[in-house]
Amino acid sequence: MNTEIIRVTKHFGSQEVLKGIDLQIQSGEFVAILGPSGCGKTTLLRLMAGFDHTTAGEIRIAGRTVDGNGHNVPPEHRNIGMVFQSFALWPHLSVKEHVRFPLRHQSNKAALPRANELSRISEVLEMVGLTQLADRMPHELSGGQKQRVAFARAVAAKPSLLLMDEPLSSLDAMLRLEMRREIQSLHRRSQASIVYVTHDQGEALAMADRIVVMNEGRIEQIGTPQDVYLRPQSSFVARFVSKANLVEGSWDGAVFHPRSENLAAPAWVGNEVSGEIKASGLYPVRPDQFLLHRDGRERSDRHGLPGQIVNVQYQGKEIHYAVNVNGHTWDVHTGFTEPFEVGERVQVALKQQAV
Ligand SMILES: Nc1ncnc2c1ncn2[C@@H]1O[C@H](COP(=O)(O)OP(=O)(O)OP(=O)(O)O)[C@@H](O)[C@H]1O
Repeated sequence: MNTEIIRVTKHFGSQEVLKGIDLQIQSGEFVAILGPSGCGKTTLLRLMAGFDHTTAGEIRIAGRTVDGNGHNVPPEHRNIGMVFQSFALWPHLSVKEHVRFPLRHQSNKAALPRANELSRISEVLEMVGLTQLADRMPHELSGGQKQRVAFARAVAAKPSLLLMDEPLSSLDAMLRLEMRREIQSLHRRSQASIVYVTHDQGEALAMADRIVVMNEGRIEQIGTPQDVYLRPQSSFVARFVSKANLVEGSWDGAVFHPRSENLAAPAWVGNEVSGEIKASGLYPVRPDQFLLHRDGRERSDRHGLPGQIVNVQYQGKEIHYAVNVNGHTWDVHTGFTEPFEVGERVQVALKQQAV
């Protein structure tokens, strides 16, 4: 029961918002679509849902063409569930009635016999922990509870595909973390495939089996969270997902020479840096891959590139520094040691990598 997106493009007037998207989503898979505002994430989701139509290409859900090749299957016939940023609950329906609605109105399925309908409602309310609140109205619920009602409504009719568009963005930070766990658990229990749109790399890394990184209507990289975080294929992915600093310099095979006024600056090894990033003379270094040393007066004390601390943020377990190196500001996260101060001169080195 997989979903296939085949060479899909979408134009709004003269603007090409999706530029040839190819993506396969396996049955039961949790795929996050990650990218900055305006890159086309929501448009892609709306095409999958059937709220809008492709300009070219094809979308297949569970082996059936729903868009393209002359087909145009309306949303209610696609066997999908949807959860949006705004919970969009109906003010006049109770929690229980929200869950019952899709059971009665999914026009691609025969209505359930009454006993089965009641048992499915209790099963779903139990799954999202709302059994006790079944008769409450939306205005009697907290933000997290409303979001659970939206999840319950989306999974009630056992969709083969669940589409979620930034479903946590209107919740506060604590609740967002809690709801991440709930979505993971919902995914395990419902066994639906999930396509989850977000611009928050933390959310995508935490929950998805695979991440699709989009930029300006194209897919930049598809891979497991480890793949895209540890082995970004483009400088865009390195910046957007790994929050990497793009250090300028020159490559000699797997050895990188960072541009520096310090002639004694060590070269770095970069076995996993992609060809595309190397070709632009960059080395992506995540903030946690740097070390800071106090600047030694003696040349022999120098371990890395000279820089100056421009900002310090205490974060509990870590300290986040902004360091000016060669006129660029680099982010460096260190464990909690004796802190450096703003204005202090330091040497910035790469952990365990100097050749
Ligand atoms: N109905 C529409 N008519 C014209 N342009 C549109 C329409 N819908 C979206 N766009 C444009 O398409 C581009 C992609 O929009 P989309 O909403 O898919 O981006 P997004 O990645 O989901 O962004 P965000 O994270 O801000 O929601 C934007 O430039 C947007 O202005």
